Amino acid sequence: MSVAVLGAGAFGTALAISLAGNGFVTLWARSAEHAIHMENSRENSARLPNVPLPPAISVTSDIKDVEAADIVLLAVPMQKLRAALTEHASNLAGKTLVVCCKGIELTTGLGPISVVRQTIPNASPALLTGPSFADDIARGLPTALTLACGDADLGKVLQTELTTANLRLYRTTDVIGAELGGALKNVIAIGCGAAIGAGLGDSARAALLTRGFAEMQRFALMRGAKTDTLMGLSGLGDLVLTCSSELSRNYRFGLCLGQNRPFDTHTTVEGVATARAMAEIAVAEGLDMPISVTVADLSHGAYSVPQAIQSLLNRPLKEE
Ligand SMILES: NC(=O)C1=CN([C@@H]2O[C@H](COP(=O)(O)OP(=O)(O)OC[C@H]3O[C@@H](n4cnc5c(N)ncnc54)[C@H](O)[C@@H]3O)[C@@H](O)[C@H]2O)C=CC1
Ligand SMILES: O=C(CO)COP(=O)(O)O
Repeated sequence: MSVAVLGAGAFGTALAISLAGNGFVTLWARSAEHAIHMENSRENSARLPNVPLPPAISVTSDIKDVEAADIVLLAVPMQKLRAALTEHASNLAGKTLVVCCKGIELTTGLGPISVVRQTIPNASPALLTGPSFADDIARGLPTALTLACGDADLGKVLQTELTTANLRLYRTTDVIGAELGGALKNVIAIGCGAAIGAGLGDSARAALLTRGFAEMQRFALMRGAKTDTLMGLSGLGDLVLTCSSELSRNYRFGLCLGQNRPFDTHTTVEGVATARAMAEIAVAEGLDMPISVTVADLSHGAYSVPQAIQSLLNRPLKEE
């Protein structure tokens, strides 16, 4: 089956590089200038420098080239997904659409699969998520991800089509669990980065990660996720990676908050909008999510780091 990747940022380019080991891949960039530059230089110098694009990748800005593919991977930021799908709805109608973004839509509280269902109702949606940095995938380092698809048969097909020499896919039909694990871990990673940035130490990070995971489970189970999914690659696996590596943009954003330093506003940091969406839902549903709500306040400047620490430490004592 033919594959196209819509979105030529860090992750889209890395996935295209990995998939090129299986056969021809179309990589679509919305900017014609960017596409021509990548096609000629055989590199995405803006987002994934120093990794050559294999000959099996064709870079284009013509959406008709994406229309020709059977499977389209959507590698755009969560808050841009609806706009991208709406703009290209007629080209993507009826296709198998594998969403690769992690987050909750701020304006609706929906995850990426629901956004696909609303914008292109006759598409077959799936989700690719889990612990992986674009740079690691692009360099061919071993990686394991979750392929979530509500249609079990289609999930098996996609697992086979999208597994590559170094990228091993596990499948699940628990789309909600996979979506929420990937979305919520970014919020906790911001909190862990802030703790390390403020000099609170590794013990504080372990506490935030563990209690943050409890919040992730509380939120996801309320929305119908399965515990096993949260304990797997797309939940705990990605949480551990993102809370412990400076390769993570969410973690680095948190580090800057903790150190009171500015952060590049053009960098994709999914956890900021997701924290806000999650905090709003938690309040509406009466869920106790103190770390996530604190991260939302911290990320938007409503709290300073010392205030955030005090508010978490002063909470009433309770059972674990
Ligand atoms: N970079 C990484 O290591 C990983 C990223 N992801 C997820 O992948 C998603 C994308 O992240 P990155 O590629 O890293 O971000 P990025 O910032 O490197 O690239 C985003 C790309 O989306 C494009 N884009 C934005 N709005 C668009 C629109 N309306 N239509 C078409 N294209 C549009 C931008 O031009 C850019 O090329 C995020 O949800 C992220 O959480 C998941 C796993 C790893
Ligand atoms: O999702 C990721 C790792 O699995 C990438 O994390 P960042 O978006 O924080 O860079």
